[in-house]
Order: sequence, then structure tokens, then C-alpha cells
Amino acid sequence: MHAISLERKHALHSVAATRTLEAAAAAGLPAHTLMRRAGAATARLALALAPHARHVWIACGRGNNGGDGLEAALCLHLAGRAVSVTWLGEPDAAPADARAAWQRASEAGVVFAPGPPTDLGPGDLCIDALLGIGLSASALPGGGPPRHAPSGALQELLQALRTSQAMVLAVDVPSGLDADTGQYADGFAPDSIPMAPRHTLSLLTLKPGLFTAQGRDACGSVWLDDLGCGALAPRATAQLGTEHPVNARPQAPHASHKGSFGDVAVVGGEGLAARGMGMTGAAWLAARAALHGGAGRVMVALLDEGATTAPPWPELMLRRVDALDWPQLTAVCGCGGGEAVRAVLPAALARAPRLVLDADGLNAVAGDGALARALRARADAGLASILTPHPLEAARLLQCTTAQVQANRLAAAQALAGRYACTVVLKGSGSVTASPGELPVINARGNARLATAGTGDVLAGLIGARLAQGLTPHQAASSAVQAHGAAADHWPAHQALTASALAAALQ
Ligand SMILES: NC(=O)C1=CN([C@@H]2O[C@H](COP(=O)(O)OP(=O)(O)OC[C@H]3O[C@@H](n4cnc5c(N)ncnc54)[C@H](O)[C@@H]3O)[C@@H](O)[C@H]2O)[C@@H](O)CC1
Ligand SMILES: Nc1ncnc2c1ncn2[C@@H]1O[C@H](COP(=O)(O)OP(=O)(O)O)[C@@H](O)[C@H]1O
Ligand SMILES: [K+]
Repeated sequence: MHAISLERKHALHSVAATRTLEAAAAAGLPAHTLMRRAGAATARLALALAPHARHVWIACGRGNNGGDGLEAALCLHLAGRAVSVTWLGEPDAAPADARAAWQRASEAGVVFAPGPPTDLGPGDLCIDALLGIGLSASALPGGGPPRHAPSGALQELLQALRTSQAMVLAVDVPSGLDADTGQYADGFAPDSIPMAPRHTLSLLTLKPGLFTAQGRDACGSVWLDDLGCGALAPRATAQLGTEHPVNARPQAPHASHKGSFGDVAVVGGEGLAARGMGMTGAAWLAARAALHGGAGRVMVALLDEGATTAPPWPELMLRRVDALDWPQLTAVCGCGGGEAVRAVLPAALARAPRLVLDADGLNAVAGDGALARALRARADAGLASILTPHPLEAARLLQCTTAQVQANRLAAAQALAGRYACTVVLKGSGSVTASPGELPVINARGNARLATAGTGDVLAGLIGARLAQGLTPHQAASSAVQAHGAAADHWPAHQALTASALAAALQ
């Protein structure tokens, strides 16, 4: 068992892949072995997390997730801890593994109670073993009418777990969360994020939904126990984090020059005169990020007809759009581009060998079939493209709703990558980077301090810098997303995170 370190990459497996592994592992082991291992691992982690707990309360569901909880109860009871269990199952209806676990726990004298102890305090521990990966798919958003509405008893126990002052350890997955998508099933979303500390012990594999959409809030700290079956794991569904080089500069040869690190041109920043909304700041932010991200030279082509503006940072060079030497550039197009960016896109799409398309650049492509075809054609011409939509921009590109994008972020990012034959970063908590033929990467870094205007422009500029320095689009995008998130994670608690400060803090 180990805590999931965000410094390393990890394989992620869908529920289907985990079921395949479970079946292969169970076939080679005596009956009930996996559940006993799962219960023992849960008990070990419980003792480590709450060594001085006066009470451990375990809420167990009807299925095998509940069986894991019963096995954990037995281990904790045998270790001399004060344990009580609330089990929603019935011996005659329980799956075989869970029934055996109930029998062993009962025979050993584990205490069963209808609900949690009334005096659970902050030093105590609750274990959530209500629902695991068996959560019914038909209850998931977009999956039709729920087959099982959460019963009153299940709701009461979930509520007790979520409002308890005691730390909560979720077995395998927080109950009600879909382990593939990170979305709660209908009727299971909490009213607010619980205040008590939370841990999740994922069993056999790490699942993608633990790290994207609602997953990170639901899980708290994530741990993994492969139950001794890691060697049997099938091909990963996705990857958590990336180990690609952060900044090529420290390893660069002494005989480098500024041309060795690529030219980035940021094209965006519609002027105030166009539609009464000045967005030049977005272009400057992207350019500053490209500079701090290690690009050799950074140019800015503002879509600000007639205005002559001095760059806010003297390292940046101004260019008119018609003076851009597209074939030599990595273009970052769209940041604050407004309506004006549409006119530039045919040239950028046709001529830029490396292109990052953000914000209004994406909206223009979503609303214009010719631009969409030009984007799609870039792959066949050997030109590299990266799209960086937030969920609403992704929904426009996919002609669906934001809720449908969020319902399965991994699938949405992969669908976009397929449709446009390029790399896609679907932003938001647990950003997903997907590229044709590559394992998608979920980023587990970053936090809600990034939810401030301009941080997306900073990301686009940083991706541009990495692409300019020679990383592949998939490497450039996934490593930039990770560095962007890590900068937010390391941000001093007492300092405001603003987009321009973030750009300057990048490495
Ligand atoms: N069988 C095995 O070999 C192993 C199973 N393991 C555990 O077993 C879990 C999976 O067990 P199961 O397949 O039994 O599934 P779960 O225990 O996750 O859930 C199934 C139960 O929940 C109910 N349910 C499903 N969706 C519901 C909904 N929307 N509302 C209300 N009730 C709902 C079902 O009717 C069933 O009673 C894993 O998450 C893991 O904790 C682990 O012990 C590893 C080994
Ligand atoms: N709650 C959050 N957790 C993690 N990352 C976040 C969160 N909110 C925003 N971000 C990140 O901040 C950036 C915001 O980008 P975007 O929505 O395009 O904003 P803007 O257009 O204002 O720059 C993205 O990289 C996104 O993933
Ligand atoms: K659970």
C-alpha cells in the first residue's frame, strides 16, 4: 500500500479493466482471498490514520464493497479496537464473498448497530464501505432513469458519513462517485464538501474518476493497495501525471543561443475599440508565460487595430500580424482574441508548423466549418496542433452541453482529439490531455486558486514555449498542465494567486 505521490506518474484503470484484473486474480487464488486482503489493507490504513481513535464506525453496503468493510471490521476488532458496523445487507441476499465476511465478523463478536455511535468526535474514524465500483451505471448522469434510487437507509448513512466530525476513509471509491468519470450518480452528490479530513484507499488499481471532475474533492488523499495483483494489471486506460522534462534550459548545451529555444508568437488581444471590450491583457499574459517557460524569443501580435502599445515587459517584441514569419513560429492563437481572431485563423491554420489554439480561437473553429476542416487537415500536412478548451469551449466544439462534457471528461477529451486529429487539453479540476494514439493523461496538480481570470492564457503560453523547445504536442501539453498546477500547489498561502504572478513563477 502506498500514498499516491504527485511527483510520479501512475497507471489508471477503468472499472471494466479493474473487473478484468479482479477476475484474473480471483481465478488463481482461494475463495475470498481478495476481499480478506482488501479488508486487511483497509484496517492497516485505518490504524495508521487514526491510531488513537476511540471509535471506528464502518458503514457497509449490500455488495462486495460492504464485504470489504466487514473484513476490515473483523481485523480491527481482532486488533482490540472499538468497532461498530452498520450493514445494509442481508446474509441470504449478499454476494458470496460478502456473506462469508459477515459470517466471520459475526462469529468473532464484531458489534453491529443501526447507526453511528452518537459521540463520534474529530479523533475517531468512519469507514465508508457503502458502494464501490458496483455503482449502477444507469444511475449516472445521462444514463437514463436511476435503477436504484438511493434508499432512505443508504441516504441516512451517507449523510452521517458526510456530516461526521470524524475523519472518513472511503474503501475503493467514495460512495456514489462513478470511478470512471468522477461524477456522482443521481441523488448522491453531497450538498457541500465535508469538512472532516478524507482519505480513499483504492483497491487493485487507481481509477480515473478519483482524479477528475468531482473526484478530487470527494477522495481527499488517495492511497493504493494492489492486493498483491499488480503484475496482472491489463493495459492502462489513462495515466495520472507525467514525467516529461519540465524546462529544457538547465540541461541545454553551453553553445546554445536564443534561436535554440524557439520563437513563440502570441496572436490575440482584441482592442477596446472593436467591441468595447479590451482583452489585450490575455495576450500579454500568454506571452509572459512563454517567456518564463523558456522560449528563446516571444513576439506579440495584438488584434488591436491602430493602437501602438508599449509591451508591459521589455523582453517581448511587438509584431503586426502581416509581419509574422509563420513558418518559423510556434503560434499561440486566440487568447483574448475576440471576434478579431477569426480573420487571422486561415493563415495560422495553414502556415504555422506548431499551433496552440485557445479561447476565442476555439470558439471561431466551433462556429465555422471551413476553419474546422482546416484544423483537421493540419495533421495530414504534418503540422502540430494543440487545443486548450475549458468545458464550455469543449461543448461548443463537440456540439453538446457542458454537462455532457463534464459527465465524462476523459471521453470528451478523447473525442475532441479524434475529431480534430490533434492534442487536446480539457481544462478544469483534473485537466485531461488527450492525443490520437497516446495514453490520455489526467493531471492531479493544481487547485481552485487557479480559478481566476487569465490563468488559462498563462497555460496556453507555457504550452507554446514547450512546443517551441521541441517537445511533442502530447509532452508539451501534459507537462505544461502539470507545471501550471504545481506552481499553484506551491503558492504561498498568504499571497494572492494572480495570473501575471503565476506567469512569472513558472519554470
Ligand atoms: N469480489 C472481489 O473479488 C473483490 C471485490 N472488491 C470490492 O467489491 C467492490 C465491488 O463490489 P460489487 O460489485 O458487489 O459492488 P458494490 O458493493 O460497489 O455495489 C453493489 C451494491 O450496491 C447496490 N447499488 C448499485 N448501484 C446503486 C445505486 N445507484 N443506488 C443504490 N444502490 C446501488 C447494488 O444493488 C449492490 O447491492 C469493489 O469496489 C471493492 O470494494 C474488493 O474486495 C476486491 C475484490
Ligand atoms: N478548481 C480548479 N482546480 C484546478 N485547476 C483549475 C481550477 N479552476 C481553474 N483551473 C485551471 O485554471 C485555468 C483556467 O483557464 P480558463 O478557464 O481558460 O480561464 P481564463 O480564460 O480566465 O484564463 C485552467 O488551466 C484550469 O484547468
Ligand atoms: K466506498
